Amino acid sequence: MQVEACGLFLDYSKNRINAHTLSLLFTLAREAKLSERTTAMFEGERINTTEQRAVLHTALRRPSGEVLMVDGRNVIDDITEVRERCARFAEAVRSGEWRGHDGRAITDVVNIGIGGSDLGPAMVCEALKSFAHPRLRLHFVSNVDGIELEALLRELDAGTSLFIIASKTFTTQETLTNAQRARRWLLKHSADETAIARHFVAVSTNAGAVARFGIDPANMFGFWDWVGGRYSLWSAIGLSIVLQIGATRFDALLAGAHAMDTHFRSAAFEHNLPVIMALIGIWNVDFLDASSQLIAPYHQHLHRLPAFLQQLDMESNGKSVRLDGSALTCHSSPAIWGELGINGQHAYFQMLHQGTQCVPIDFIGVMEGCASLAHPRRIAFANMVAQAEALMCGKTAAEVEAEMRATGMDEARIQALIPHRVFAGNRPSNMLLLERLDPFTLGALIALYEHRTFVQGVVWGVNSFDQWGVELGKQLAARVLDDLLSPADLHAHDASTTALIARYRRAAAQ
Ligand SMILES: O=P(O)(O)OC[C@H]1O[C@H](O)[C@H](O)[C@@H](O)[C@@H]1O
Repeated sequence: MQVEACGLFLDYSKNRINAHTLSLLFTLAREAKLSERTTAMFEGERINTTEQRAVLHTALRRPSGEVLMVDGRNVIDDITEVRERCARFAEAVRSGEWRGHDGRAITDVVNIGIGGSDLGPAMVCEALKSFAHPRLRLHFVSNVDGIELEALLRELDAGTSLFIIASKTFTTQETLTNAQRARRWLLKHSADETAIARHFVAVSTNAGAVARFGIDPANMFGFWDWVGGRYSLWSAIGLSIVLQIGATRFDALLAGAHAMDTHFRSAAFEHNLPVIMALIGIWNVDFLDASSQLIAPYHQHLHRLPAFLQQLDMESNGKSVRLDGSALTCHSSPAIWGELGINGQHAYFQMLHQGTQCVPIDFIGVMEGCASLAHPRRIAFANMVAQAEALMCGKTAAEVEAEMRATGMDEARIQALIPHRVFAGNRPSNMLLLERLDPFTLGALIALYEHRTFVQGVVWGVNSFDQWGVELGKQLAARVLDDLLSPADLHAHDASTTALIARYRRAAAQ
């Protein structure tokens, strides 16, 4: 139960499966027409049926020169053109040729975005920190409450700061509010409006809204409606990544993802990394009743990976109706959670070892650096492997009893403690090892999880590419905001909400 591809090695032997379980799961994938659905996605069919869109993040990592026709256009040419513009712009900033309004080179890049326009680039920039340009510091601002942005602006020099306003729709309240605030700050610290062109660029599919905001179309990098927000780091949304690691390394990130795409499309299910991980996930959720899935990376630079995977998986497959609108009769996306495994061990791993619920775990480690005896990464690696071993093997009452007896403990205390110190074991986990944390391998890792999510969506029969579930809260937020600002009730709300609005108004009036 091991499989290897694109610099990634997976040991899935610690799951509660055997060869028979696996063969039934592969049959399930065949019955769900996984191969046909995969071809439909890669070839640009409008598989996002509720939004009538193709789903082509995989096209973003195909080599230039290939042909993929969508609506009569070769989208690979469009992709290559934007990718080259991003590369030229990033090179100008990195070399110091692109200068701020007072003639100095850029030192700080601030990506203002949220959701897919934040999590992917932020996670990748963090993961590839070792490859960062020595002069450029990357910052990511998403929260609309102003605290994050104000604190950052106090540190920044307006003459050497570059803002990337990243928003697919360019209508997102949080992003536009922060962008306006940053714009006012820049104008306060510069001579006139012409400074905007030196310090603001936009990444969006909405050219009209970008122009209305006051960003020169020459400073806008576009993408297309067939790139979902949570799948967009490969597009111009990855501009902050190109700035940090340079275009050549960004190309390596794309190449790693493309290698995983090729593996996913060509390997038999029995040797297919995303297919195996997806089917084991379905086994855990729908047959072992696991309602969550822990992501436990053991490399410091992967600490944003769980947050990225939360959006990828939960926004994609957190659905309760199938493509045809009928109700799902099994569970779909589990809750994805986690942070650095080494920190989790000293916090919530207690529950994983002895709690009442089954929580499957993806342990993610990096081999490079572990080989040296003196290196502290060996300690992290040992802990990761040991946790997986402990979770699977557990510890019996007899072992616990013998251990306590050897310390000379009295019999009554031994008997009282046994049930508290027993580990049931049989707790499932995957062990995913990266040869090294470089752009290529990271690209493959992200694409692996994207396809894992896709396969699960196909088996559940849901549309993994819409996100209607985020709309209602946005609509109501606009109404609540109106009501907070007005002295009278403009809209009807339930009693609880009305009381909260009244409480806010009283506080604001003091
Ligand atoms: O890129 P934007 O249009 O600003 O959208 C940012 C994010 O907000 C939305 O609410 C969606 O749920 C996300 O999928 C999206 O990534």
